[in-house]
Amino acid sequence: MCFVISAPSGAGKSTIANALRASEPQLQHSVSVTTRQPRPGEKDGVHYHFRTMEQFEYMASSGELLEWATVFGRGYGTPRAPVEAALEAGHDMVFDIDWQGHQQIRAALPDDVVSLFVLPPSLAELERRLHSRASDHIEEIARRMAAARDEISHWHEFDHVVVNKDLDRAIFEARAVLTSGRLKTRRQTGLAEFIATFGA
Ligand SMILES: Nc1ncnc2c1ncn2[C@@H]1O[C@H](COP(=O)(O)OP(=O)(O)OP(=O)(O)O)[C@@H](O)[C@H]1O
Ligand SMILES: Nc1nc2c(ncn2[C@@H]2O[C@H](COP(=O)(O)O)[C@@H](O)[C@H]2O)c(=O)[nH]1
Repeated sequence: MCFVISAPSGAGKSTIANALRASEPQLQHSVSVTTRQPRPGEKDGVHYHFRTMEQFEYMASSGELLEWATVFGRGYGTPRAPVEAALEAGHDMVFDIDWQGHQQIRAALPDDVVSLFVLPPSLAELERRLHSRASDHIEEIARRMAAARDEISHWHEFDHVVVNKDLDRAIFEARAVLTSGRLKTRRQTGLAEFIATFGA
């Protein structure tokens, strides 16, 4: 199953995705490719695969990316091979990507996606979080805030919506969505054999 979490930048999707991964290490995460510069402390291959625009465009045009999009003027995308390998091995994956990536993953893997859109409690709180994260310059924060309303306008494309006011509650709700996705009847492998033991 692909658990896709999207949100306007700063609403908390990475924090929520990381909390889910911390509580269950078998939940796999795909390291995205980006053309943006690393932030202090970010490592290539861990936080992102940092690539030039030429490298990114080659990956996109040669089909190496499952999805890709231009976000805040930079390229971001999900490498295809690790996702296909993880799904083939029966693992669930969590993606924290934008709404364009969600549309593309849903189109590519229509039976495998459960999606969640994370809203901030307000635009003022969104801006406060972007400043308090202290990872982007003022101009970059302004660019992200300018895009926030448009990003939020895609909320209805998602299976589930959570308002991230209290972080613990938002993580609890995101985990509930993940659990409910896993419990879908058609996703439970071996269920028919188990039912057969009842003679029903
Ligand atoms: N419920 C919350 N209350 C207060 N602060 C929060 C809450 N959730 C997340 N934060 C903080 O807000 C900041 C932005 O969170 P995060 O980086 O997870 O956002 P994001 O949606 O992944 O952003 P981006 O798309 O830019 O990666 C972080 O500093 C995080 O610790
Ligand atoms: N379509 C995709 N969007 C992605 C991916 N990885 C991240 N993102 C989006 O980029 C913004 C900014 O991320 P940041 O790390 O620079 O703060 C983030 O809000 C996501 O929406 C991806 O692989 N594909």
